[in-house]
Amino acid sequence: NENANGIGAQTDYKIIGIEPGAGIMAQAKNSLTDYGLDDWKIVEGSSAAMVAELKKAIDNQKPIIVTGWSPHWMFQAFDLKYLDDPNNTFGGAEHINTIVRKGLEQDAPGAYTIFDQFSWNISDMEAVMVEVHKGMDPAEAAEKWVAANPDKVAEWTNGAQSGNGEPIKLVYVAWDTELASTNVIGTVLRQNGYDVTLSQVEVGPMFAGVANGSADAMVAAWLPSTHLEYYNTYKKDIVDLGPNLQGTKNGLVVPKYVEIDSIDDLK
Ligand SMILES: C[SH](C)CC(=O)O
Repeated sequence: NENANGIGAQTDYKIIGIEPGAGIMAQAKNSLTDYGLDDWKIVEGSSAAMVAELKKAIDNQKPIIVTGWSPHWMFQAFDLKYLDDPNNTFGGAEHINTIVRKGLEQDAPGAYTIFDQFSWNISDMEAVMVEVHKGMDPAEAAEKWVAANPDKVAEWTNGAQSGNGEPIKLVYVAWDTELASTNVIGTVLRQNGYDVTLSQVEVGPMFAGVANGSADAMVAAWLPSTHLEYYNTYKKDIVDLGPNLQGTKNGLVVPKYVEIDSIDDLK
């Protein structure tokens, strides 16, 4: 069944996704069912591969549909739009929560306080993401942001006793958003006397690691819908410190030159 603008034939009925375990991939698969897109499929890959394909399509002004989320530097690098989601398959505005292991408050009270007070906004995160996109090492981009935002960092460290070299293991998934947030909070903890290591994992192991105590914390729980399944699986074994960022968004994203405006138009 040809759709209104031939977008199916032009994209070989493919939506370019990211890692299979990502919540946005489950949402994208649900959208095929919710909108009756029987001919379409979600291509699994990685965040980096998705963005590389997006850039290649845009360089050649070709149609492409990707799984996208905000904040993301790609909205500043390319002229993109979200497809309307009238069935609300991708949920509304979300938040990203900080999750720490049980026992951290006793073992590293200063670190616990900093995690609990960690909170920043979309423009803060985008500032770090854009530097990383332009080629700066994520740790360096984080140090630059921390140095440029002493007042905000002081809110996070307010009342936190300094560490004495206690190890803090942070886990994260290689999404551009979490590369920024994990390096920033890691820098602040390091500057406050903790021996911080960052470990890149997939989504499941990220939640599992904090739940079984092999990791101390992560700042990457997309809620209330994107990571709901993981959250429900592990919630009795983790400590949820609430949002560190508000107002994220997930959806299907196309370059503005693609003449469709809604997921409905893919039928
Ligand atoms: C890539 S972010 C929207 C988080 C996720 O989809 O799991």
